[in-house]
Amino acid sequence: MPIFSNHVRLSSSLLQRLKRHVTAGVHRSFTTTEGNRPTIVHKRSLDILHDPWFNKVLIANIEEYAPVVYTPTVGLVCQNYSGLFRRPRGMYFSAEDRGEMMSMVYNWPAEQVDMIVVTDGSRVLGLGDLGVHGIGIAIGKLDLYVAAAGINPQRVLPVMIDVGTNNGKLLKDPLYLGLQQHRLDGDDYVAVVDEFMEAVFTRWPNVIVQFEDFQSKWAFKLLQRYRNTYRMFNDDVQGTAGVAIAGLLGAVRAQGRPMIDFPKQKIVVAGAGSAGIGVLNAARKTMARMLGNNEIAYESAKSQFWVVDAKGLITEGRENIDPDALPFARNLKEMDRQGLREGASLVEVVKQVKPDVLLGLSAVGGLFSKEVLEALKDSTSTRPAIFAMSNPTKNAECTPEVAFSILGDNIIFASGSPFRDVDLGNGRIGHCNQGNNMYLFPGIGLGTLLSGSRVISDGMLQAAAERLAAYMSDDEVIQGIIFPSISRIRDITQEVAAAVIKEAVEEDLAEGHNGMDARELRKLSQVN
Ligand SMILES: NC(=O)C1=CN([C@@H]2O[C@H](COP(=O)(O)OP(=O)(O)OC[C@H]3O[C@@H](n4cnc5c(N)ncnc54)[C@H](O)[C@@H]3O)[C@@H](O)[C@H]2O)C=CC1
Ligand SMILES: CC(=O)C(=O)O
Ligand SMILES: [Mg+2]
Repeated sequence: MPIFSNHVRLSSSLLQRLKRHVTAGVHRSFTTTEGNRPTIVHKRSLDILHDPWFNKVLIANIEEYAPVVYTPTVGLVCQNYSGLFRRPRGMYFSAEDRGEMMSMVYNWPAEQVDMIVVTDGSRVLGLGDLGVHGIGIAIGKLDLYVAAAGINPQRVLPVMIDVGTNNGKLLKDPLYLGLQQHRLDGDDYVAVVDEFMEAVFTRWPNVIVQFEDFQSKWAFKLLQRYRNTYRMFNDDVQGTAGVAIAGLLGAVRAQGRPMIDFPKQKIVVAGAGSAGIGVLNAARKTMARMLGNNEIAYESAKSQFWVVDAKGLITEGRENIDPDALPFARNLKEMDRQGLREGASLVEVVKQVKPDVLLGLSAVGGLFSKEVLEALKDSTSTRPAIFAMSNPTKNAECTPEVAFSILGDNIIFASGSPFRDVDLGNGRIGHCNQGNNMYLFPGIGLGTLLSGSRVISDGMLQAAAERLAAYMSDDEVIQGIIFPSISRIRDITQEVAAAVIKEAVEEDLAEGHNGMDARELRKLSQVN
């Protein structure tokens, strides 16, 4: 497991190798070419994923088109998918396909698949249960795998697991494409996902499966169920956590303090779902490591977090508390001393805690209201940070305009979906960073693929987050730029992938890939 430092040393030969891979990936977008003329593969379901012009345009204009293939536009597409549907893209495994998935998986026309992004559509961005319409998010994420990580577009597979929907509107919609029944739950649900996992790993033993936009209830359970057996990760839980850690460390540096001061930050988190809890767990572990990496450090790190969900501040007095949130429930007596109580509102919490960071993963647009931001003026930080991370745009907890107008220019601002920087007058700019898991998942996938690691360990995820955190220069961070521009996503992805490979090698997990065995990988990751 890496120990946090400002500069993670990566072998330059490993980076060179990755650069070649990422560029080769782009060329592979053109492997269906005859001479210089691209031809389209004649398998309808692969058409768009293969379309060489599509990928070339996306790569060359990533800043312009990422907001189209990804958040926010992908959200709008998913909301209207039945009306926009032209042809299937990806595979649909439904609850009615039980017993058939092993043979179905052989229907996919590509011989090899490297990356699968799978969703059950139960929580698409902050838009709730969109049933099979959620396939759009899997397609969008894989577009980014091709554009950012150079994954061969013929080797990606978007998947929808259709177990029904609890969205009342879709249940009545005559145009709805999925199963018009309430979602399966319990063992029946798990049996469907189990069968899918067994099928894809039987046909493609080296595939990596990214779980995306599963409701919290299942996100954690499925992650625990599969992560030690299969090459998989949950992007909302683990990718988001890494990006948030990088941002939180950037916010510490932006105060002119060393990252090692992170454990002193007071952090209020609004939202205790898959993303919020993922971030809390990772932030607590990061603090604990900085404080000595022992039980006492882990226990004491807990006191830096106040978690507010739909019912207000989470304390040990909460009835039927969600077990995933329990480790962050505040002690009632302690809260009483702070002037807080079970269920206290976000504004009350911000007033009493005076946090350094206010982080939103609530899916509630405008949650950081004028009143909440006014309360943040009393923050004890020299430069408070606001992370309005919910997607898509309309779900952002606040806009940068509102944040800068209320709190002035001495803040750090990041949002999940892209916003423009804010002109603060007199040549001053309020930087709006995009804090989105897109800065990590392509590198996690690429690093795992090339290392040949059989699982994706905590150490590999931590290495990815640390690399992203160290990516920004001191100058940039002091200006309030804590995440890179999306135009640098290919470079970041290479660096993140290199860090993931190095960690996999160090943990003895790397088994090599495509003719490069573990010994050669080890040599490559050590040579400078
Ligand atoms: N920027 C990024 O990279 C990422 C952003 N997200 C975004 O995070 C949001 C949440 O995702 P999940 O955790 O999976 O959803 P979720 O539905 O599992 O959790 C939402 C949480 O927000 C809480 N909440 C609802 N109303 C609230 C209120 N008024 N005040 C405080 N908390 C409230 C709920 O109680 C719940 O704990 C979504 O909008 C999603 O798009 C998720 C992953 C990555
Ligand atoms: C970015 C992302 O994964 C989400 O909003 O769910
Ligand atoms: Mg997601």
